[in-house]
Amino acid sequence: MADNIILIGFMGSGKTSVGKLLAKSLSFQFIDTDEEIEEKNKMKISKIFDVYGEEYFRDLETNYIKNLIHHIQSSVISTGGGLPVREGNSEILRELGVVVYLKARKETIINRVKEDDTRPLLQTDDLEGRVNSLLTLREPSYRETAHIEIETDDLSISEIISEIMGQYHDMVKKDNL
Ligand SMILES: Nc1ncnc2c1ncn2[C@@H]1O[C@H](COP(=O)(O)OP(=O)(O)OP(=O)(O)O)[C@@H](O)[C@H]1O
Ligand SMILES: O=C(O)C1=C[C@@H](O)[C@@H](O)[C@H](O)C1
Ligand SMILES: [Mg+2]
Repeated sequence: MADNIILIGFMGSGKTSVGKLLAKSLSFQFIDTDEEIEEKNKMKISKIFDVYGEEYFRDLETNYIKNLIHHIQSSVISTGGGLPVREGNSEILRELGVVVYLKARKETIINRVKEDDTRPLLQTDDLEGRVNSLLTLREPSYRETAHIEIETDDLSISEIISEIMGQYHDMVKKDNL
């Protein structure tokens, strides 16, 4: 297994915020799949969904992570919230490195995303219902994909980083990464 750390979890679970600082703490490269896809396609994600639809975006995500295999090391990769759900992506993510699931309760997620209009799947009058149904649908994929799970609701970003680093170093020692 490569020494990369891959952060997965629902929208608003903190993958981007935690990932940026975690990479800095470890002196690793930082990659955010959403930011890379926007950059490569010169289009915001909400626009990609509008113009080409969700399936097209999912193809972009899968192709992007496939191309990382054997090409990156010592990197923190923050993923889009739906990435582990598509069939086959779980295996790709686990091949890329140690996968960490940032878990958050429905209430925590709603608080963090309610003011933000950049997530196309959350543009609805029934935010609670949408988060509830998507979370229930996705939870099994997150759990199957992850090597490590962190309950983030009551932790600050720096506490989450310490927790990840502790568990990551234990795995590295055990597996000789
Ligand atoms: N542990 C935390 N404590 C307090 N605020 C947090 C925490 N984690 C994330 N946040 C805040 O929640 C918001 C969403 O976080 P972030 O964008 O990192 O989520 P994400 O998992 O990358 O979401 P997406 O899947 O949509 O990309 C941000 O405003 C961030 O500052
Ligand atoms: O959970 C999701 O399906 C998404 C999460 C975001 O990170 C983006 O990848 C996009 O808005 C879709
Ligand atoms: Mg993000």
